[in-house]
Amino acid sequence: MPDFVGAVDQGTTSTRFMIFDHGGNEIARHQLEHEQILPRAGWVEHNPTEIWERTRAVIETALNRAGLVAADLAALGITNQRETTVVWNRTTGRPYHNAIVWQDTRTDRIASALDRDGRGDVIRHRAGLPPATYFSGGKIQWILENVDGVREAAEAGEAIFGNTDTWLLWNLTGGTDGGVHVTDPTNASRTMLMDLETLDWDDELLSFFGIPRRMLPAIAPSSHPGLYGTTRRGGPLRGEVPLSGDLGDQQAATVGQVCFEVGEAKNTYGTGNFLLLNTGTDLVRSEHGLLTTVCYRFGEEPPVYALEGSIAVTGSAVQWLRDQLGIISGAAQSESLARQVEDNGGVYFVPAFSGLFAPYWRSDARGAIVGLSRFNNNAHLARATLEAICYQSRDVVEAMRQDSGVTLDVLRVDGGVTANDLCMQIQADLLGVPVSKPVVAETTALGAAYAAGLAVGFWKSKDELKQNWQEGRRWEPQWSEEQRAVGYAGWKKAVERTLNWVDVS
Ligand SMILES: Nc1ncnc2c1ncn2[C@@H]1O[C@H](COP(=O)(O)OP(=O)(O)O)[C@@H](O)[C@H]1O
Ligand SMILES: O=P(O)(O)OC[C@H](O)CO
Repeated sequence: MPDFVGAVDQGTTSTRFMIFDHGGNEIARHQLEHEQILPRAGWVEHNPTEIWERTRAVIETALNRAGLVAADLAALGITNQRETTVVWNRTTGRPYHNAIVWQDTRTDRIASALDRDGRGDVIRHRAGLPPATYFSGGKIQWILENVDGVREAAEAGEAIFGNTDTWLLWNLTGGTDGGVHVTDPTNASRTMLMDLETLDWDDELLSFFGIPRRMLPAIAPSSHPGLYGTTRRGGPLRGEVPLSGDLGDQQAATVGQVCFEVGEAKNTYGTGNFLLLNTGTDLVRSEHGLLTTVCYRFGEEPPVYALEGSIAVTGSAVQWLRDQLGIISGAAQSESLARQVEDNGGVYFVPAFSGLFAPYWRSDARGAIVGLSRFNNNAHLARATLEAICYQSRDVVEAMRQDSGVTLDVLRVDGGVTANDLCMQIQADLLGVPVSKPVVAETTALGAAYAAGLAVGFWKSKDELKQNWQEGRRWEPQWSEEQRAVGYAGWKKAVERTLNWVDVS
């Protein structure tokens, strides 16, 4: 058995390739950003061809850096930004349109129409999702309706859909020369098209969006030795490696954080935030604005489900301070600027740039900075931005407690924003529970590697994976109950001010 496992993490802002050893330690990595294409207000696109080229490049560079070749890898896992929608031609390999990214709100009318005639409730029940611009179904419908020739090609089985996992798997396994068209249930559970109980595409849900079934990939278990094919000799690995794991990135992080027991949860702080609570083989339907989603399905074992609180804008609010306002020159500076003040000075920032996701699901919301007085400055805004990341997470934790009865005794965290020490301290303060970060904080790639490695026997069991998890850092709450209550009441008031801002009817 080779000594290493590789994982591609195709994220919203970048694509990385990482190589891990048996202890889950990082051996090598390379990462490249891709262009964020913003053609109009609310639209966010990526170029799928650029993403495939970046994927090739990061694999080649990381292998070269480590002095490794395909034969050194026991397996390869894929993990990806979820929901982001690619439609391409299976004969030419060319995309019909740029990928429509999960944050894109162009489908707001498609989404709001679903709730006017009862279809929304069917989607809620069967797919576990509230109708929203976030998910793939409406994005596929938009491409079918707005790009010439796609509908006919889709009906003829020529135009095919995938999230970026499927797009990369197809390319890695040969593309137009026999590429496999496949996804896993974690990704499929983000489309509004899959029945959570059967783990199959659902004809009634497909009819809501006018999507031909022939467009859709096969759904294989997230960890499986054979169903995802093998990399091609002519590809970036220059050899054959079993592709044996596929997980949406937030589910991969849950696996990387070894949240295998019911009631275990992790919160990932990246472009957005995604808190997932393992609910086991039980399907828990949320009554408080969370999603029900597939957490993972390993081999022929029954699927494990999760409740998820998805927040659209967290780390990207820090990017906004840098790129749009220019008040910081790098993300890390948000911390030193925020440290210049003791507190938020009365300022709350609700970054509802894509409407509000969990637990509100309000596409009519837009961002607001409230509570300003002449006393306030850039440092208060930086502090309010970090607090917004943490208050949004608190909203989700509250909803999770109401839905599941689970009260967290610790919150496991990962993702780019967790480099911000102040932000993590604020999170512990606002929640009143300790926040804990593992030594290997690249949990997304690690989770995909775990899924791939388990499938081929590189790791023998989930218990073996649990041995690899070690705490690297912990933040203890320091605020009093009263400070917490007053601060949170202010946040709730600020959220109210963002609602009913744009007309989506
Ligand atoms: N020190 C920091 N403080 C605050 N935010 C940070 C810091 N470092 C990175 N970020 C934010 O983290 C995000 C990137 O995290 P990452 O986990 O790589 O995201 P993704 O997987 O969504 O691409 C960016 O939005 C960036 O603004
Ligand atoms: O690529 P990330 O880390 O921003 O994650 C994006 C999520 O999968 C969107 O649902």
